[in-house]
Amino acid sequence: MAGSTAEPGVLATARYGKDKVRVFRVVRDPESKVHNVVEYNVTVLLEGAIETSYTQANNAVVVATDSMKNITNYLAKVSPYVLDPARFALHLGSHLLARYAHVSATFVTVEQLRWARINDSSSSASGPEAGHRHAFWRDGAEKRFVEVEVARKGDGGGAVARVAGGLRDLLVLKSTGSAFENFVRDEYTTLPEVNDRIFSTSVDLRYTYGQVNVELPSDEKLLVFGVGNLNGGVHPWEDAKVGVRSREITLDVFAQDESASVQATLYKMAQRVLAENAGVETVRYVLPNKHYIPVDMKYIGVDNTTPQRAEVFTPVDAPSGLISATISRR
Ligand SMILES: O=c1[nH]c(=O)c2[nH]c(=O)[nH]c2[nH]1
Repeated sequence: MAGSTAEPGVLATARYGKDKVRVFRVVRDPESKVHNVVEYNVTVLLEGAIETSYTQANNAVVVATDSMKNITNYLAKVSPYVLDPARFALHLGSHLLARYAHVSATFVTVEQLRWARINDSSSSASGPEAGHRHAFWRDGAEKRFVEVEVARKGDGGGAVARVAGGLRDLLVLKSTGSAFENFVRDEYTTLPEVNDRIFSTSVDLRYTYGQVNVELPSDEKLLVFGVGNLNGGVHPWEDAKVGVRSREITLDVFAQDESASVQATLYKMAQRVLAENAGVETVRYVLPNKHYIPVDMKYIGVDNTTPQRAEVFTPVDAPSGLISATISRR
């Protein structure tokens, strides 16, 4: 329902929900005594027939954001998919659609923090099996994320989901193998050309898949649902594999590339993510160029600025370059 025609504006879009729902879940295997844990920051947003909550103060159409937080915790308790962020996000998004008829689309982001197993010094196993059964350490500030958009189909049967995944805050640095030369030189240029420099960035990667059909949960506790009829995209169930592969590719290209610029290295990373992940449609990187400036020691007769002699650097928080691009499959 539109607002009063006496008002100068109309509600063009509306979406609301809960941000930063922090959830930790432990899954215990009673036989092996092995625990699996996940820690998620969840964002859950809704769209639908909610206009009057804005235009007429009608809260009868409002599922409280507090209830959305409760549903997130409830599904973290009962969902069989909780250990997999993509499945969990799809379950949460489709659960809300199934439960609330006036909701037309849900937007769920699950950001996963890194808990890795501590090695178990009392175990004779080696490799991944050597991990402690219930002790973990925070393996860096990097986060993996999954974004799921589930939209009800017009014909009343089921929904369609779009899935995107990625990682952020993956901090990397290389101490050579990076140059920056032949850029525009004019009256504003003070930056010297260098054939050797430090390259450091905090990787923000997001990739998208094709659309999938979703059967909405139908049993009384809304626990079981299906995803099928893939339209040629990566099955969201594969997200973990794509996540691992794209992280490995990012690190490998970063390390191996003789970088001419952040832009050129970014492009190579994205091409390889597309080449090695058949169902990925688009790849976006956002790469801040975290500058390390050689300290000028000429005042004391020491050369620390010609690239091969630069050994002491000042890490600079701000400003940083900010290089981004989206590469779509041809
Ligand atoms: O790789 C780079 N790209 C730039 O666009 C740029 N600009 C700059 O000052 N240094 C760099 N480095």
